[in-house]
Amino acid sequence: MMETYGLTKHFKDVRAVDGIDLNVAPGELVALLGPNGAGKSTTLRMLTTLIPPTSGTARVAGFDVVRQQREVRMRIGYIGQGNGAGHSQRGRDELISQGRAYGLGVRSARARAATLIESLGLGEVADRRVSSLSGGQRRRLDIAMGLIHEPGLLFLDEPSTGLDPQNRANLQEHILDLRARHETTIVLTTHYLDEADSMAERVIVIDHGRIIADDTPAQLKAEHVGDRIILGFDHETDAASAAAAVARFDPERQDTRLTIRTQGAPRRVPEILDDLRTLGNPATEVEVVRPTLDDVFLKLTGRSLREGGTADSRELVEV
Ligand SMILES: Nc1ncnc2c1ncn2[C@@H]1O[C@H](COP(=O)(O)OP(=O)(O)OP(=O)(O)O)[C@@H](O)[C@H]1O
Repeated sequence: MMETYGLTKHFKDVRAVDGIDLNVAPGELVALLGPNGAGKSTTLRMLTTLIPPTSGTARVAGFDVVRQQREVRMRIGYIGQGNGAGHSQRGRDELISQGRAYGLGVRSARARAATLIESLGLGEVADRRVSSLSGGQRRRLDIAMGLIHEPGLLFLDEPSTGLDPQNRANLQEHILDLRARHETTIVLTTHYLDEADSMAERVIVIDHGRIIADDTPAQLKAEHVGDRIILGFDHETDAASAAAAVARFDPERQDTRLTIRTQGAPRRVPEILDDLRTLGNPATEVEVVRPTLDDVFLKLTGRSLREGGTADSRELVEV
């Protein structure tokens, strides 16, 4: 569906995108995840023919983004960071005009608009002026605009930035639903870790214009970080003898706590607790800490991607 070789964009002395090799197969939902200024939008803008690369090549939907811009544009949808839809028009009319601009006849533009209004849950607001829509509704209208010509490939630049959590969840649901119904290939950028984690089966982590990781969220977490089991004891001496009992897991001890790094922690916990009980050193607390994509980013770059909020998904169990 799309391949790039050494895709690069320099703005004077800024290397915004620095040699990206990327291959996206039909039907994939790929999230480009990275901090502000990582080069995500610039990558998307090159792939959608809005700006030319400084060097390297990209073929999108089978066409070259520099030499065959028109062919690329007819086959993709692009929803940038700003709101594309005008304000004084009604949503439905905006959609129909957009369809006409892509060469659809009046009847097919109307029919296509009606289908998208339904699939994006815009039925109740489509005949209102765009200026009266909420942020989430407007964003969904933007997505409908990007899909009016039935592109096989949709690029979404930070689709949910600026939305409240409820609207964000709602938009994510609509995107997943569209994809399930139309098998659209989707490439989106985000700096929300949870969004990349829950929506995409493939996450590409970008930093300083380069790809630093590319895999499923689960594989990225397992490969780069792994789980931790934290065991709590009443006394330091208990923790010390427990450390000897579970030495095969190579635990780290800090005061009354032991930390075991392992894969598949929830499956290991019963065995470890049994061992400790049998040896007369039962733990009084156990915590399983599963990694997040932020932990992956931190491990790979030494910096955090997080913008407040908790990163760990923890399960605390009294035993
Ligand atoms: N038109 C431009 N002129 C000069 N520098 C630019 C231009 N566009 C982007 N940059 C720079 O290129 C780098 C990458 O920017 P880009 O917008 O691609 O990052 P991003 O990952 O999309 O960030 P964000 O999450 O904030 O949207 C940044 O340092 C940015 O300041």
